[in-house]
Formats: sequence, C-alpha cells, structure tokens
Amino acid sequence: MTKKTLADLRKEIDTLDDRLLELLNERASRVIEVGRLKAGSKSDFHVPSREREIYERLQGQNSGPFPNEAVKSVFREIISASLALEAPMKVAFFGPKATFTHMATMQHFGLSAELVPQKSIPAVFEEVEKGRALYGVIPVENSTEGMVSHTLDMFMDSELKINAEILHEIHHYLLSRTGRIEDIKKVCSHQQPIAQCRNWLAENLPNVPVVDVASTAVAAQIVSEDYTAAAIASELAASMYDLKIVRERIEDQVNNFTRFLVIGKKMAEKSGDDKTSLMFSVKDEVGILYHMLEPFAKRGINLSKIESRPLKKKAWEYIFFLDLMGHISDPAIAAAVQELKSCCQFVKVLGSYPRAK
Ligand SMILES: O=C(O)C(=O)C[C@]1(C(=O)O)C=C[C@@H](O)C=C1
Repeated sequence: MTKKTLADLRKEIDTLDDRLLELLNERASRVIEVGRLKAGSKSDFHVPSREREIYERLQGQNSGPFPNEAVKSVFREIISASLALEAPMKVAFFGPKATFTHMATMQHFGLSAELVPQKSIPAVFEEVEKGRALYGVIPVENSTEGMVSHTLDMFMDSELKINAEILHEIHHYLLSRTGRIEDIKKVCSHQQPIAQCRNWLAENLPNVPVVDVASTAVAAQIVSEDYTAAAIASELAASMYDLKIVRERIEDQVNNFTRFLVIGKKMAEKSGDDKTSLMFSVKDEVGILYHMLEPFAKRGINLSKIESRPLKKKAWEYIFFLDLMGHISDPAIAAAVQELKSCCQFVKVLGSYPRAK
C-alpha cells in the first residue's frame, strides 16, 4: 500500500470537516425547532441538566484518540452557539473584561453567551434581580487567599439562588509591550496576584517597584500605554490588550484555584452529585455550636465548609455559611435543615447545585 502524503491527509481532513459542518447545521436547525416549541410552552431556553446529560453521554462513549476533556469544550461551544439561536442569553459578571471572573464565565457558558461586565459584586446581583441578566458570576473563595467576604455578605439581603459553582485554576502571566524582561522598570497588578507572585518577583525582578492597582485588567491597560511597565494578569489580558508574554505561570503556589458562583432566580435541578449551601444565625446559648452540627452528623451528611461572618446589625453575633454534600430535595438533608431551624434565628437555603469537578 502506498503511504499517504501530507496533501492526501489534508484532503481527507477537508472532507471530514465538510461533513462536520453539515452536521452542525443540521443540529442547529433541530435546536431552532426546539426553541420554537419552548417559546410556545413558555419553558426555559437554558436547560443545564440536559447539557450535562449530553456531555456525560458523549464522554462516556468516547473511545478516542480525541481527548475526553476536549469533547466537553467542543460541545460546550456547540451548545452555547445553539442556545444563542434559540434566544440570546445574558450573563453579568464581576468585571472588568479579561479578569479571572471573565475567564471563568467564558469557561462555564461558552463564547456565544452575551457576557456583561459589572463594576461591583452588588451590581452583578442587581442585574440578575432586575431580570436584565439571566445569571450572574461572582468570585467566592480563593484556595490561597480565602473567602471573598463581600460575596457572602450579599446573600444576607438577596433572594437569588446559587445555580452552579465553577472551579478555575489561576495562572498569572507577566505581560508587557516588548516582551523583554530587561525593559521592565515597574510592575503593576491587583494586590492579590502581587501577593501570589511575591517570591517570583523577589527572585526575578528584585529592584523593580511594584504598584498596586484596582484590577489585573487595569494593570494590563496601563501597560498597553507604557513600554517600561509590566502587568501581572491573565493570559486573556495579553490578547485583549495586545501585550506580549514575558513569563508564564509566575505564581508561587501551584494548585491555586478560585471558586466562582453562578447566581440566578431559580433553584437548579438535581444532578445526582450536588452540593447545598446554607446560611443561618444561631441563638446565643451554651453548646449552640454543637447543636447546630448535630442534625447533620447524626444523618451522616458530609459538610465541606463552614464559615462565620459577623452580623453587621448586632455586635458579637454571627452568621454561618455551610456547604454540604447532597441536594435539598434529598429527604435526609431536608430533615436536617428542618431540625436546624429549631436552634436558629433563621435559616436560608442559598441553593443546591452540581458539584464542580
Ligand atoms: O434540548 C434543549 O432543550 C435545547 O434547547 C437544545 C440544547 C442543545 O444545544 O442541545 C441547547 C440549550 C439547552 O440549554 C440544552 C440543550
């Protein structure tokens, strides 16, 4: 058998791509029909449980060599573009553009959703509460820097529900106009990335002043107008602000993850591998900490996090935030939450949502 040439293989690839494109258009026309049915019955256009079912089915049957992770990324974009044909989906995120929240929002919703940056975490809540966006995305905790207390505080007065969590691995990039380390006379970034790259900066740019600015995106913008400055920012900022990568992955700690929450008006459907977030305040009594955990311990419910925040309206009183494994519709969890109410001033279920892997 004669060996195929590069030209032969490329021709075959072109034919396969033609077939893929044809199939994508066939799929899109079915989705448009689904959209018409939904408009008639006034049902939700975005159905995360159906999307999960598609990813799981395809990843389960994929025999390779196309990588399984890529199956999800490719189909996320196909579904994101299909959904946009049914109805435009607006998602508000804590901006500006090119921040890690922006990247996490793109990772979760795909590139065809309309992503709208907001100036503050309360502004994200407001966009969703007023119905101007279907969902909002906000950071809630970083594996090295801890909780974003502002996000937790917002749940005290809001009725919005947590619909999903996104785990995003954070990598910091040193960016500049020239891409040459010897041109750098100043480094700009937000205080958190600066703290996360402190050792790298001390070793590699020991005498260069570091300036703390409002966000990594502001840093990238400053650098786009100054040849002697460098920014610590995301990879996305490099393409958005036309900057060169001087060094990649300069964070001191490996495994630096940020957890983001997707908030919306409705409770998410059960996926079979869920988490539930609760918020409650306890009465000031002896042994109360023991009593508030008892309903969960005796039912063998796994708690994954407990945080306390001072109740702003009253000194020395606290609000607790609790994450547990399972869905609020599971009978054991519903019973435990009911029992918790007997020792609490108030209990609020912030949402049950699929656990991020
Ligand atoms: O099955 C649906 O309900 C659709 O709207 C189609 C589709 C898809 O592209 O497969 C698109 C968006 C939904 O979030 C889920 C699935």
